[in-house]
Amino acid sequence: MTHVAIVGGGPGGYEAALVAARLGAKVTLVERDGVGGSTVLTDCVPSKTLIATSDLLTEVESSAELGVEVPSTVRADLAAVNHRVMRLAAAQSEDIATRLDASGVTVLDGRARLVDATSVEVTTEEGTRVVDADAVLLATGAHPRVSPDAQPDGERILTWEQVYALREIPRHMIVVGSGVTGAEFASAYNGLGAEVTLVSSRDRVLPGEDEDAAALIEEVFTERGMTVMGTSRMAAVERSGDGVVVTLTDGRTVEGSHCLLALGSIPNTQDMGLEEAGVVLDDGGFVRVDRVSRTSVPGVYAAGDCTGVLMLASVAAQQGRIAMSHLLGDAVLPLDLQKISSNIFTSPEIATVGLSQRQIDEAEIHVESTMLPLAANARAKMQGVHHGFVKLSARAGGGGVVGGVVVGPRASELVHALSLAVSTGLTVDQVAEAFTVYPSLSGSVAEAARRLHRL
Ligand SMILES: Cc1cc2nc3c(=O)[nH]c(=O)nc-3n(C[C@H](O)[C@H](O)[C@H](O)COP(=O)(O)OP(=O)(O)OC[C@H]3O[C@@H](n4cnc5c(N)ncnc54)[C@H](O)[C@@H]3O)c2cc1C
Ligand SMILES: NC(=O)c1ccc[n+]([C@@H]2O[C@H](COP(=O)([O-])OP(=O)(O)OC[C@H]3O[C@@H](n4cnc5c(N)ncnc54)[C@H](O)[C@@H]3O)[C@@H](O)[C@H]2O)c1
Repeated sequence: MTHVAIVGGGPGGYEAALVAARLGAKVTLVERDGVGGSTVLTDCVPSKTLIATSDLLTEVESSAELGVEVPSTVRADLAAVNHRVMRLAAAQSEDIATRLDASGVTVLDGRARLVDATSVEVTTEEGTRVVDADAVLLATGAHPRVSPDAQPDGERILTWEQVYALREIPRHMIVVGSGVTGAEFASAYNGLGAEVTLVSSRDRVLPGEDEDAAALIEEVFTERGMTVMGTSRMAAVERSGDGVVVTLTDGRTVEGSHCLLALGSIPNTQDMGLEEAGVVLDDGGFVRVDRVSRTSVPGVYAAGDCTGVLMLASVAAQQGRIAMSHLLGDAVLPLDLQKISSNIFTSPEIATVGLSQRQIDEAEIHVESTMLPLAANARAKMQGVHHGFVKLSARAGGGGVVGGVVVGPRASELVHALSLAVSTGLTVDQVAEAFTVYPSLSGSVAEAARRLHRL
């Protein structure tokens, strides 16, 4: 029986463990903080739970337009919200532990180091021992980047892992970094009623994302009272009395009650014996992998954020599953980054699938695109939805759908139709012909497809 040792219990690790066990392998998974990993304990699950409350408040605030009288005292009790956040995260971790246990996976609570291609050294409370295996999967994730001049103290200067200790809505939250993490938290605290300043080092928020979506969300942020500071790079963050002062590289300062650092992530690949064992890392410290998750050392695989391929829980899980299928001789489809869907949980949400405009331009393929504002959609009008659009890209001449962007409420759900189209190669006509409910926001997906119909 093949024995696989997995380091890290996030989606990259635990999904791989479940697949490997199903395929008949003996599996030992080593996790230092709790199964579910950062995804469940500090990143994805907690942030989306917080955002669920923020979204509800945002909806309530705009309900006057729909004829609802709302008392002026509707507010979130952040202590209760964060208690729920942590309870849900712990429950999710326990669910995963139960599934691993039921699948026969051995979970060791400890820290692992790679010794060589077939063994890992595990340090637990009981001591240190070596686990011998036939293959190893590294799924160690990443941790928040901080700066020497902006040290988190867990009270006022915070990483995204520390915000759930807050008991009261911050008076003025300064979010530094306008990538996906920064934009999501800025949107969440704005919805929860905090004054929010978003410090963006680039000339626009969400620099890596669809330009039209980023422009729209910046407009919404500003409309909702957020201060968005473009081309503003943080140099230092300091405590000052009951608050914080953020100093920018051009000397300007911003004062607030709290500061959230959303400066990106650093892979957990240091002090793990990787380079000594011959595992090649790139300049950023990420493990180099191919499309079936192999590293430079035969028998050593890697999945998830430690590879830096695309930092998404869904991608981590897929890389982990692919690694185990490859190792254990099951059919393998290499990772296809051209079909991935993802969602930014701002209000409104931004969901994307398939090729981005930049990828289309770089690949020099002949693609036609159309963008349809949701404001013209009957259901959107009924629901008081003013911001959003559906963008569809397809091969020229009414060909296969290659990409899409949906901005709107629950875009994460709406985008699935486009994801099916991209992954199965549906043409615009096939998308247009599928019935949609009237009235529905998904009607705009079909309408966008109709606009790309060619005789
Ligand atoms: C705020 C935030 C929100 C996010 N929201 C989303 C979202 O909505 N959707 C989405 O798809 N993605 C989201 N992401 C990205 C997602 O969280 C990551 O892509 C995902 O966590 C990667 O999973 P992983 O298995 O690679 O690593 P992780 O989930 O980080 O798990 C790695 C585990 O390895 C353990 N570990 C590390 N080193 C060792 C060692 N030496 N020994 C033992 N154990 C070790 C760590 O303790 C950790 O538990 C979000 C990220 C952030 C920061
Ligand atoms: N909903 C989701 O799926 C979700 C949510 C959060 C994160 N993620 C994933 O995690 C990954 C990382 O995203 P992220 O936003 O944490 O990191 P990021 O690296 O994408 O963004 C960090 C931003 O901080 C800026 N920055 C760095 N130093 C700065 C400074 N001194 N002053 C001002 N700005 C500064 C950078 O220019 C960058 O724009 C992404 O791949 C993302 O997709 C996904």
